[in-house]
Amino acid sequence: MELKVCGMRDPENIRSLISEIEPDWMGLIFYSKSPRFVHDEMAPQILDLEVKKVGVFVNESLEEILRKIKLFGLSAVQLHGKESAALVEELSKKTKAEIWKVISVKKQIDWESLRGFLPFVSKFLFDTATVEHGGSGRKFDWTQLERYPFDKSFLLSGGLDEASAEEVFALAQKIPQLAGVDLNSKFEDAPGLKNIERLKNFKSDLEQPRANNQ
Ligand SMILES: O=C(O)c1ccccc1N[C@@H]1O[C@H](COP(=O)(O)O)[C@@H](O)[C@H]1O
Repeated sequence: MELKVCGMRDPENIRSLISEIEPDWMGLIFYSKSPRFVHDEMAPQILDLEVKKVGVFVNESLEEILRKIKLFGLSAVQLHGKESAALVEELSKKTKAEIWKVISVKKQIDWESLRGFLPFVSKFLFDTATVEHGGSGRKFDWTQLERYPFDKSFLLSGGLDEASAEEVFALAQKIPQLAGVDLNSKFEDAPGLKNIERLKNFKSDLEQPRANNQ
């Protein structure tokens, strides 16, 4: 399974994450109201890191997303607001970066509302709908994902914690499109500062859930 660790911004913590966890993706939050917001001034320290970077945006303009892709060397963008399929289509014509559309889950997922994004996105990412847009630490009802009707792969997000690995593993046996997980606030000692030991535990539980629980 793919592992994304999001909300990184402390240089030493980033170094530890890359060397000790080797995540597939590292997320940078470009939403100014977030306590994990990454300023442009950090770009020189982040640009050449040996990890694929995902920029997280909330209702941002096309121009600003394209500017950040270049400035931070982003391999993917995660659109975490109410971005339209038209904006996503336009963006897909102007960048080679992967585009991930976040589906914020309230109660019942309206699967048809995802269809317009399908030609333009590499993945969907499911998160819990909240006023903060993301980083809430809250889970939604994951059993809904068992009715996911598309071939497109997706990531699971929203309040995953150390205890979630076994449940995620079981879900992935039922849903082949579940490509990975996104870890954030439940692995923090402070906003933007990840606890590397807790991440290690999760990673090893995800890789060998049964062996660890015997
Ligand atoms: O982390 C944030 O502060 C944030 C702010 C605005 C949009 C997205 C944000 N983070 C994303 O939220 C989800 C879930 O995080 P959590 O596990 O519930 O803390 C994750 O995809 C982050 O990329």
